[in-house]
Order: sequence, then structure tokens, then C-alpha cells
Amino acid sequence: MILDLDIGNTLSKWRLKDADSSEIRSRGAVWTREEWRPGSDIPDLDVVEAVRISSVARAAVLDDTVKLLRHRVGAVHVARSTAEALGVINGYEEPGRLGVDRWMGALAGYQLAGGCCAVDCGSAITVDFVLPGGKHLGGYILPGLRLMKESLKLGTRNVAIDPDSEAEELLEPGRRTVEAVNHGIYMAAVSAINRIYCEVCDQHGVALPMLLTGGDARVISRGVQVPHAVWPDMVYGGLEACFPLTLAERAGKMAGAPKVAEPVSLEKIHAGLAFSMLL
Ligand SMILES: Nc1ncnc2c1ncn2[C@@H]1O[C@H](COP(=O)(O)OP(=O)(O)O)[C@@H](O)[C@H]1O
Ligand SMILES: CC(C)(COP(=O)(O)O)[C@@H](O)C(=O)NCCC(=O)O
Ligand SMILES: [K+]
Repeated sequence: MILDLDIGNTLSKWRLKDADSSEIRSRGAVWTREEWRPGSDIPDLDVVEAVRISSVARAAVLDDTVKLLRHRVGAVHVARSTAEALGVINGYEEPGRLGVDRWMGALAGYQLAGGCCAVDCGSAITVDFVLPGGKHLGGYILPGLRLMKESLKLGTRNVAIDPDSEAEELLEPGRRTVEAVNHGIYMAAVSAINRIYCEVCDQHGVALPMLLTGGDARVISRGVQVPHAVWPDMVYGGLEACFPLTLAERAGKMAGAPKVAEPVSLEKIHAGLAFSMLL
């Protein structure tokens, strides 16, 4: 069994993948915390022959995790942001400083779709661009839905956006504090994503496929007008591509990869932008 770990600022996600059949056998998530214990949080390390890790938590969290796992598991692969990988050139001035979850997402997106816009809706919302040919432009970092809400301190932090809400409802003016906050932060997130996408595609003259991942991807997806696909396992896809272990992975297959949505034409993107500038 292969254990894949995606340690984010809020949640540490894990999944067990069958090394022979490439099927996902189980998955889960625990809060990212300082003294995270893989032995007690993740079931049955005895069946695990290899671990792949993407972590943006404090270095000490990763160090402890790796130390614990090395005792129990033969192979532990830790992903790093590098200047180049799998045909993608990292756009950061200091490539190692790009969040490794963003790098994994960009690599997975490029492997799946060629040039792409990779959006990760977690504690932060990140929007990264890779052009056809593999040039990563860099990206944008915004507070995620939960962080935006907590920063307001209006006593609404415990009333989350219902992930099953329809976008039309979430974009209406709120008539209670909690609604005004939820609808405000939702509007901020989806309009920023739509606008960023249009600006960058227009500027670079290419309509890129968009891929969405992260804990808030489903609800944000409903408000994003740009054609896109949701890929909950996108960060794991980067781990698979960087450290291929199964036959399917060596053949370039990433688990749960969605059908890529055809982007709208550049003309439409340009017209939409021109219109929004008039408002
Ligand atoms: N069951 C859940 N528990 C916690 N957060 C959730 C849950 N479902 C959705 N979320 C949202 O997902 C975000 C965490 O998403 P995730 O992609 O795991 O973030 P990170 O990678 O930063 O840890 C939270 O900030 C919250 O807005
Ligand atoms: C931007 C992030 C905080 C997003 O993390 P997440 O919301 O997925 O927990 C993470 O990718 C990170 O710590 N990045 C380092 C800074 C950078 O990418 O420039
Ligand atoms: K994120």
C-alpha cells in the first residue's frame, strides 16, 4: 500500500493507494497540529510500503512526521518545490519558496492538461498559471473562505457556508449578519478567481483550462463562470507524477483526474474583461 499525505495549514489529508491495482482503498483527514502522530491518526501503517508527502505546515511538523514514518516504512518521499520538474519551469524568483502544494497542483495540472490555471481553495486560495510549453508564471494568494470570515470577528465564525448552497443564493445581498458575511466572502473569492483568470489569459493570449481543488473547491466551483473541472486529488496527482510507483503511475496516470473542460475563446475572455472595465 502507498500512503499519500497532503499536509495543509488546516487539514492533513491522507489516502491509501493499492500499489498493485492503483485503486484508492481509503482516505481521511485530521487537523494539522503540532504533535501530529501518524501512528494513531492513520490506520495500519504495517501495510504501508511507501509514503509520499506534500507539506506546507511548519518545518517541525514535517520533520516529526518523517522521523516517525521512517521507523515504520521503507521509502519516504518528500516533495519539494524545485526550479524545474516534469517540463514545468518554476516562475518564482526563489523556486524553493513556492508552496509545495501549489507546485504539486501546477505539475499535476500541466501533466493532465498542458498549460493550465490551477486553483487551490483551502486555508488560502491560490491561483497558479502554467503556459503551454511549461512556463509557470507564478500566481496569486488570497485568504480562504474560513480565514476571510475569521478576520471579520463579527461572531459569525462558526456559521460556515453550507457547501450544498447554490451559487445564485450565495451571491445575493445578505439580510442578516451571518448571511452578509457568507455572501460577501463568497463573492470576493469567486469574483477574484474569475477576474484573475481572465486578466492573465488575456495578457498572455491563451485560453487555459482551469482546475480546482481544496476543501472549498465544490462550493466555489458553483460560482466560477470560467469553464473548469474539480479535481479533489490534484495535489496527490503531483505526488504521483513526481514519485511514480505503480504501473499506472509510470504510464502517466493520476488517480481521479477529471475530464478537462474546454476553455472559452480568447475573444470571449477579452470581451468579458472589456465589459467589466466599463462598470
Ligand atoms: N470538514 C471540513 N473541515 C474543515 N474545513 C473544511 C471542511 N470542509 C470544508 N472545509 C473548508 O476547507 C478548508 C480547508 O481545506 P483544505 O484544502 O484541506 O485546506 P488546507 O490544505 O489549507 O489545510 C477550510 O478552511 C474550510 O474552509
Ligand atoms: C499559500 C499557502 C499558505 C497555501 O496553503 P494551504 O491553504 O493549502 O494550506 C502555501 O502554499 C504556502 O505556505 N506557500 C508558501 C508561500 C508561497 O507559496 O509563496
Ligand atoms: K490552498
